[in-house]
Amino acid sequence: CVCLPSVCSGIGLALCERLLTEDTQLRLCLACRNMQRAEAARSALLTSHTGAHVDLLQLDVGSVESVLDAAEVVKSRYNRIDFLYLNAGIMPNPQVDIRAFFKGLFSRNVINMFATAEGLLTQQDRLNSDGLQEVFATNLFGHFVLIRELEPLLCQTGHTSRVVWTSSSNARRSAFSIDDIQHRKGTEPYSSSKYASDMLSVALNRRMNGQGLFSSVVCPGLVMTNLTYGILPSSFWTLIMPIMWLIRIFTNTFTLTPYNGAEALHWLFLQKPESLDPRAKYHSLTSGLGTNYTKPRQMDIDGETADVLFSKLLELEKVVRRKLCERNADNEAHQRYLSEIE
Ligand SMILES: NC(=O)C1=CN([C@@H]2O[C@H](COP(=O)(O)OP(=O)(O)OC[C@H]3O[C@@H](n4cnc5c(N)ncnc54)[C@H](OP(=O)(O)O)[C@@H]3O)[C@@H](O)[C@H]2O)C=CC1
Ligand SMILES: CC(C)=CCC[C@@H](C)[C@H]1CC[C@H]2C3=C(CC[C@]12C)[C@@]1(C)CCC(=O)[C@@H](C)[C@@H]1CC3
Repeated sequence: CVCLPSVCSGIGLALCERLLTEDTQLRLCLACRNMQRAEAARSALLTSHTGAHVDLLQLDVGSVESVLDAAEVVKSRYNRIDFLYLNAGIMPNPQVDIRAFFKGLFSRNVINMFATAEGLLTQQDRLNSDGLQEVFATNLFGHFVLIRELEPLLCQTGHTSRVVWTSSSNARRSAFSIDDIQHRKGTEPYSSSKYASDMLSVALNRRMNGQGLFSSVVCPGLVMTNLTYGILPSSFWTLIMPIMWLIRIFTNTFTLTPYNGAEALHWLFLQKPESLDPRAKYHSLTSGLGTNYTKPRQMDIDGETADVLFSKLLELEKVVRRKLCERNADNEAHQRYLSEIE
């Protein structure tokens, strides 16, 4: 049984702990961009679960070349993948609209504001080495290419396999445009990329359920991790932490700890895929008394647009692969030239 949580900190690491507690026979593969951090995560897991089977894999999901290399390694190591957790995500250069926050605080929308950060957050994106918007490339496109590459291991006759996306309640239809899937023009790339991952999950279910592949979407709630510590200075978070625990009495979406945030990811691991709703987002929730539970909510998604997104991603994949081949051919020619003139 092979499982691939995409990361080695925060919610991803908490999930690994929980999965190993659930099933000691599990074969886990941690796919991380930084191998030093991956080693540290592996050691931590082995300390609490002696004898567990934990492999490491170098993967920068924001680089198509790295995704293709990592997929080759996976195909050479394993015959089958049962679970693929697509958890890696970034929110670079976040800006909180303080005025909107105080306005929201005294409005009827206050609970929704704390649950979704609607109207509060913008980010500044940039281009990556593949010429793609970095947030789109990391939060969506790299995962898409990975699924495509691992299709032979995910779709095997007589077996079902699962893809689980760590999305967000910050995903909003109005932040996404099918004519600008990378969100080149807007200021909410995070929200757009998460909405796109929700759509892609729906499209995957429409296309792949017949081949035994089932996709689900999760929101972990508001969790204190490197991602959230990047939004405001850590001294501010320390200062408002008592208020955060107080807010938890009024909203069950403040899960706060990575363990609580991993609730729905863990819950999905225990469910039969056929029993799941392909159009639901599964939310990790924590009650005021600290009880964790999972609740599905219908996503605001139109199936036809999801199919269009899938086709657009296929097109983009072709373009990026072609560019990569050209770049590699140029590099080889340059190397040949250098060895000839030596
Ligand atoms: N925290 C929260 O409140 C919420 C988080 N989420 C989502 O949960 C997921 C996990 O985030 P969280 O645990 O909070 O934050 P963390 O920053 O702790 O975890 C994000 C992980 O993603 C990894 N990562 C980022 N970019 C890449 C990349 N290019 N290649 C490989 N790995 C990468 C990071 O690796 P590295 O260690 O190398 O930095 C890190 O381990 C994200 O998708 C996030 O959007 C959703 C809703 C709320
Ligand atoms: C709690 C107090 C007094 C102030 C903090 C205000 C905001 C910084 C905070 C309110 C709602 C939060 C939130 C997120 C980030 C921090 C807030 C904007 C997320 C966007 C983090 C990442 C996600 O994916 C969402 C699910 C979070 C939604 C709520």
